[in-house]
Amino acid sequence: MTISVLGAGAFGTALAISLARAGTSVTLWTRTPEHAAAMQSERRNTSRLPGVEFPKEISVTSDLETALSDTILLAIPMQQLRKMLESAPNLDGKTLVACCKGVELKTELGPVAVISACAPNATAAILTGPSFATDIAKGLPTALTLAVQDEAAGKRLQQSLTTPNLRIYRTTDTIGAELGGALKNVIAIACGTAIGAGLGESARAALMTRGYAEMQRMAQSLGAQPETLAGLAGFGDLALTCTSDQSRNYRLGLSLGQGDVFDPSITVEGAATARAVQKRAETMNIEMPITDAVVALLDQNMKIADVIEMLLSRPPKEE
Ligand SMILES: NC(=O)C1=CN([C@@H]2O[C@H](COP(=O)(O)OP(=O)(O)OC[C@H]3O[C@@H](n4cnc5c(N)ncnc54)[C@H](OP(=O)(O)O)[C@@H]3O)[C@@H](O)[C@H]2O)C=CC1
Ligand SMILES: O=C(CO)COP(=O)(O)O
Repeated sequence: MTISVLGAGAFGTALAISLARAGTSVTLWTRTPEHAAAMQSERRNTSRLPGVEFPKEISVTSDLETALSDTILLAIPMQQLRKMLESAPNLDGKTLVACCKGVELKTELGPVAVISACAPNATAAILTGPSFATDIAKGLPTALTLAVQDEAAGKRLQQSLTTPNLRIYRTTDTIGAELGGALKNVIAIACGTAIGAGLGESARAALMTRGYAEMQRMAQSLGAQPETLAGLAGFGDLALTCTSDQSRNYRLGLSLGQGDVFDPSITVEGAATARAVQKRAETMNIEMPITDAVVALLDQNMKIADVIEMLLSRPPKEE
């Protein structure tokens, strides 16, 4: 069996390496011929995931048509997903697995919904949960959630994607899985900001907990199962991303808290997602004060002191 990975960023490359080490033949697609040629000759991805050698089972290409097998992992940033799918040849009958985390700014849709809109005759899935690309590439133990509405398709895919180091749990709740991964990034920006601004570990714990309440509120209003949010896709990834400076979302928050400039070329899914989620929450009349605070800080509409005041002076309520 061959699996295609579209997007040779850190995550796509790490997944390709993990699958290839387990003996699966993998075609790794990148958009530029120069990058494909460099990876093919160096047998590593020096620009995005340096230091890890490709197993022989990986072949690299920049030709999208020849890159497509029946099972395709989409490992490109959320805001680029639609453009990528629209540029792809016929995707009918393929299984398309979103490996990105976010909500599309212009439509307020998650990755599974975007895949279904762009490729209605494909099977749409999402692979998400707590996992740093470098950990997967090193072969460290990792557990992820795979969500596919069709249970039989989910079982087949679970088997194909499981490796000795990558344990995959299955669900049919695609809405919960995609929202867990998207929303935790917003809370990670808030937690990074708190730590960067010197507000302390207690403030971070409060933001994680109340952030989780926000995640549950939005996800359940959109039809997600609370258990999915309590699993790897939600709580698990929240715990990882809000506590590790390996996370780019958390590091953006640290910069905001310290008043530093953050490199805009770094992929930080939570920034656009915070704005999309805020719009969605307003339409649905859902309270998301931490998300509002993150957007206000990103847009430089509020200072940190004002954000703290805004969060602490909300009317007292039951937990
Ligand atoms: N890194 C991690 O630890 C993890 C990442 N993820 C998720 O994976 C997704 C990708 O992140 P990650 O791999 O880290 O990002 P990177 O910044 O490492 O790489 C992004 C990749 O996307 C490609 N890309 C960007 N725009 C397009 C486009 N329009 N068409 C085709 N390819 C495009 C880039 O190509 P080019 O090099 O040519 O610019 C690059 O290969 C994100 O949603 C992230 O949340 C999930 C779990 C862990
Ligand atoms: O999603 C991730 C870990 O599960 C990666 O986090 P960042 O995108 O913040 O680096």
